[in-house]
Amino acid sequence: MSETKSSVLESEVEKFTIYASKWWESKKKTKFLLQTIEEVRIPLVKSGLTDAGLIKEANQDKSNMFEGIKILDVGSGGGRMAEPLAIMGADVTGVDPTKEMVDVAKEHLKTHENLKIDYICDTIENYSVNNKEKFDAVTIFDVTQHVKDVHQLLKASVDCLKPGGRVFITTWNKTFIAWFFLIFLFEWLLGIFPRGAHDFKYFISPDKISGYLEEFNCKTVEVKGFWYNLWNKKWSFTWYTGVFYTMQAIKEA
Ligand SMILES: C[S@@+](CC[C@H](N)C(=O)[O-])C[C@H]1O[C@@H](n2cnc3c(N)ncnc32)[C@H](O)[C@@H]1O
Repeated sequence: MSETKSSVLESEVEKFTIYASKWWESKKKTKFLLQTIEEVRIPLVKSGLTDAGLIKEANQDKSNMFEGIKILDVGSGGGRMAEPLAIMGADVTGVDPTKEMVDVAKEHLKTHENLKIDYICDTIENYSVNNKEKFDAVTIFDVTQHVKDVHQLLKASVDCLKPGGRVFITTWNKTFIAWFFLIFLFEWLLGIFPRGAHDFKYFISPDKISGYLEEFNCKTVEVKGFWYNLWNKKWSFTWYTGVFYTMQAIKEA
């Protein structure tokens, strides 16, 4: 197996090693952030896979509608996203270089029966070189703000995608308002994240990601913001992409 230059920031792996054991803890303070899985990420993937014609017609209203779809979850962490995707029927491969995170994900998987998830402890750059398997979709959820080279991470991720396949991304924009909410408010004032968990230097705009994806033959088809409504306590999509955003792109043939 060859070792490839990677986008991994050792300092981030050290942080995730410390956070790993608490990954599945449902704290009151962070519960609203976990709601993004149900209220933002799953609807995003569902709409993209439906547009791509990958969800079989007979399965459209079924709880296992992702059956037969192969998804690569890049930076799968403790499996918080890989599991719901697999519960919906997908055949998931999760790749993450933080060993403690992968151990937590594997342990948590034991709480389910028959979910099709394969967790691999590696960087996406190594994985893309050493594995020839191609996927229908690649999910990169809250990973780009934790790597030193998004260009490299995206290249490796897209290399694992079939032509016509979809890339789904969620991350945070590089704006003053994103810094204000995510670092000043969430880390320093409210303690929602541990202090120092994020570095503004690695935040990135949707235009930059879109430009990189274009280099790798992927056309961005959607960029949407999402926001938490304090009245109904739910996340919803919005036109405003200045803080949290999702992206969807198609790999052209
Ligand atoms: C904030 S966590 C996100 C975990 C998961 N996607 C979620 O949303 O729950 C970021 C993860 O990206 C992983 N990561 C960092 N660099 C990576 C790389 N080059 N390839 C794959 N994963 C990487 C880290 O180890 C960490 O577990």
